[in-house]
Amino acid sequence: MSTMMIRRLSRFLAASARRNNVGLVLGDGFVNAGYHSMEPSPMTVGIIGAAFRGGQRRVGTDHGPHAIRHGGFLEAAIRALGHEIKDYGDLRVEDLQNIQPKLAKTRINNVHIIGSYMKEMSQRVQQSLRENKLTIVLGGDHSIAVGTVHGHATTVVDDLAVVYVDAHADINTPMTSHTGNAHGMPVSLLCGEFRKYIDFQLDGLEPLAWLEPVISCKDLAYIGLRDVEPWERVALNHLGILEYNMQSIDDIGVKEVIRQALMRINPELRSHIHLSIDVDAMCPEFAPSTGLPVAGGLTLREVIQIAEVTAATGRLRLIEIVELNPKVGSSDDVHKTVEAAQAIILAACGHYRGGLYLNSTYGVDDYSQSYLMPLSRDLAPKFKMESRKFAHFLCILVLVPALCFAQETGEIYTGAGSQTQEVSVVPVHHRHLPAANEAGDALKKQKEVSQINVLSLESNAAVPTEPETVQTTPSTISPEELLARQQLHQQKLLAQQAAQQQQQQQQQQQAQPIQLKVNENKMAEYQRNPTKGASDRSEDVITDVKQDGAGETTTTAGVHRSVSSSGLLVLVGTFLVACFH
Ligand SMILES: NC(=[NH2+])NCCC[C@H](N)C(=O)O
Repeated sequence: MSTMMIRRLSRFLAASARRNNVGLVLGDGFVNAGYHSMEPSPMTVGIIGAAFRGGQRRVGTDHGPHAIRHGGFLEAAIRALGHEIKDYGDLRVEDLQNIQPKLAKTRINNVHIIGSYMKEMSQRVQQSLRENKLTIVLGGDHSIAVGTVHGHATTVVDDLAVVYVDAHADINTPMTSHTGNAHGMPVSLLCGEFRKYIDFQLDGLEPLAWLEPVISCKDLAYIGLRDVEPWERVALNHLGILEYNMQSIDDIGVKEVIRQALMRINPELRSHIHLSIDVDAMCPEFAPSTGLPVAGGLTLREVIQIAEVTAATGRLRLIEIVELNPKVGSSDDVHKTVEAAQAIILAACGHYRGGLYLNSTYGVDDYSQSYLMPLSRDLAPKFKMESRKFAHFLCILVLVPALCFAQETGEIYTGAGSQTQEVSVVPVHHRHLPAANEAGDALKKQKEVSQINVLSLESNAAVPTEPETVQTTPSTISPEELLARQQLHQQKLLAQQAAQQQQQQQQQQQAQPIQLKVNENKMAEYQRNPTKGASDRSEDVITDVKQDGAGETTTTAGVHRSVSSSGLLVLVGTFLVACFH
């Protein structure tokens, strides 16, 4: 096939995959291209929990379904792919109607339970397969395959193609198994070729007498084998069962493996596919929480690829994930294994590995909203929302304390000090009286000021008046009287300023006691506009101290806790921009 043709076919397949979920052409040439699609065709998905551990001895695989379902992530992610879910709940041993009494001697441990459980499981699988396009079975140990494959094979007319992804061959017969564990036997129990080796009427196997051989060894392909017992090896070779062990996977690569496997067991894609995935097929690094981990297995990505390619055939009807044991390993191990199981299941549901990480921080809801069109405009507002929320938070963080400080806006003005270190402290607002008192005290202490006058003021449009000889408590003079004093003081002040300058020049040479430095600029500014908040913030009681000439002196004392009006404007503006961005 020419490159041109392959390209065309690839484009056609990518398009058809989007419409029909079928993008893999088998048969002559067996081209696989465009098998991934960003938007899988919506379908109904049935979920069955196989809460079962009777196929082996360890406690825990019966908690597998709960662990995989936990938190509702899997369900939400499947819905996000556009599928509908029908959950058939978990099948537990306790739910079974008539468990037969335990057999004293049998070649399969717990066979009395396994017989009833697998029969019921087969029924549930049949129901789900009838009602849904895809069935997901959450194991459970691998013995549940007896029930699931039986149920699946019963519903199809053609042969069923079984892809068995496992480190183990699970092909022991009740006679050859050393453990007697059914999870090491499902293949022999299901395949017709083994019937001459297994008599279900003998050896305490009666509870499984209902089990028909539903598949043939030629319908089966193994992927991932690396822990095969000697007798199992003989059986595999003797029956010519298709197997891709770890060595062949390393030789030809997993994509080629799944391509070849499907081509061999389902060449025309007529058969339904049953994908049975034991988590121990993966390296323990990816799936540590399992009963019989074996080193050197598949990577999670390889198993995902197996699920993707199989799903892309459009023939995958059932995927089961087995042997996940949440009681094995640390909570990190369990988390890792569960995540791996979920990722494989989602791949089987048509999830496209196009860059969005499934366990994203957007949460399940946002994820389900944004998943389907990851590159569309739909996603953009999501990110905008996030940044807007952040901006709101920032604005509140800055504005609230800023406004608190702004409430304190005002000045304490000390004026009319003199050579005798007598100072008046005039608060511009009655709220600042306590601070004014404080300021006065500080002046007294630090600068050896003998007399502090603190005036009260109702209006803050004030310039200090003639000092009143009240020590630390505010006077109760009326506002009119205060205003008159202020005016008087203002006139006096201007005259004094001129005189002061002269005096200072004259007395520059003489050593003088400590004086308070006049903050001329501030004073002038204050006189011009006494209500104006200052843009700086200062809690100094006095601006400076200087050995200076004698004479009356005036100083400003700041208890400025203000944000400048322009600063406020910037903050409010930022806030509004963030809100309406
Ligand atoms: N699916 C499995 N984990 N199987 C383990 C089988 C182990 C062993 N071969 C047995 O027959 O007991």
